[in-house]
Amino acid sequence: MFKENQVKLAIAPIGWTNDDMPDLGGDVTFEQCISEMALAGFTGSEVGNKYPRDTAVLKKALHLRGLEIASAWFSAFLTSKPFEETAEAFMRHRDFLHEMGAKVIVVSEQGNSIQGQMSTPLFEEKPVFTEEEWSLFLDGLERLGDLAAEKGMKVVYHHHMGTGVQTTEEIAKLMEGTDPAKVSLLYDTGHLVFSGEDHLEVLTKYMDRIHHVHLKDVRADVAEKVKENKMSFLSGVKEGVFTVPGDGQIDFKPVFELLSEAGYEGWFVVEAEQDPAVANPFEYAGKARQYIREMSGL
Ligand SMILES: O=C1C[C@@H](O)[C@H](O)[C@@H](O)C1=O
Ligand SMILES: [Co+2]
Repeated sequence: MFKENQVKLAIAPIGWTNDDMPDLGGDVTFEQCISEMALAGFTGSEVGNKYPRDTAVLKKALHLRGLEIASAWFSAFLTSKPFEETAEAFMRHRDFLHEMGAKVIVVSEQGNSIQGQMSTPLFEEKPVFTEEEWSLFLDGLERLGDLAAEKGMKVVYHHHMGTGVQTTEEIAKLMEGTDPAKVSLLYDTGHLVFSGEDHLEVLTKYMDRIHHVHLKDVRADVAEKVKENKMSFLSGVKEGVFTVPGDGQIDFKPVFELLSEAGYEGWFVVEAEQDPAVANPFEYAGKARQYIREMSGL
């Protein structure tokens, strides 16, 4: 299905230690995490809060295990803080990733986001940007795209539950309101399905703009429980709403087929945050690796 060297496979450290809830996997070391990623058959990783920030130290630890850095999350506050504050932090993050050899920078707008709040109901209280916020957001994002381009990198925007860019309509507004040369899209299967969107429609429509992929599966019964009981994003994660590809409701075969037919090049990052005390991250990394092999030949 995929040609040789078309796609590289990474896994995010969030299954081992969750940066959104550091008590999940707080006891797991950086070395255990990256060793298990490599043992499970992955060649890349995103960056977690236990990763050394000294690029020489990080490169050595990764190189020993045959791993590269695919990207790392950046929280922007374009709708709630002066642009310069976001730009300054963004440039530090960009330079770190550039030094690590990454080509894309994952950006998410966190102004008014409820994703980090433990008891705010996810579906009822998700933020909706005002027109003024949309304008600050779209303009600021393009300016971050210009800063990324200075280093030959791309901004890949992460649509996300509990933020102002979650639904199909919001993704459309983002895509229509930004220059494709400056702003690309990160495609995260788990967030789209959890939100109730048609993930294949979004994939088909914005294929040309998708330059990074997060592979996340959803447990349908837990997603239903989150909605019914007006739970927060973080309680949903603790409850097990997300899991690795092949362990939930999503059929990844058409996802892989569409990406392969379109000639997608870049990283696939397995990202399945759940409680590591319940779902052993090494075991689940292995399950994901096997499922991806079976479904895509990768
Ligand atoms: O890419 C991601 C990074 C996490 O911090 C986030 O909450 C998770 O759900 C995600 O998709
Ligand atoms: Co993601």
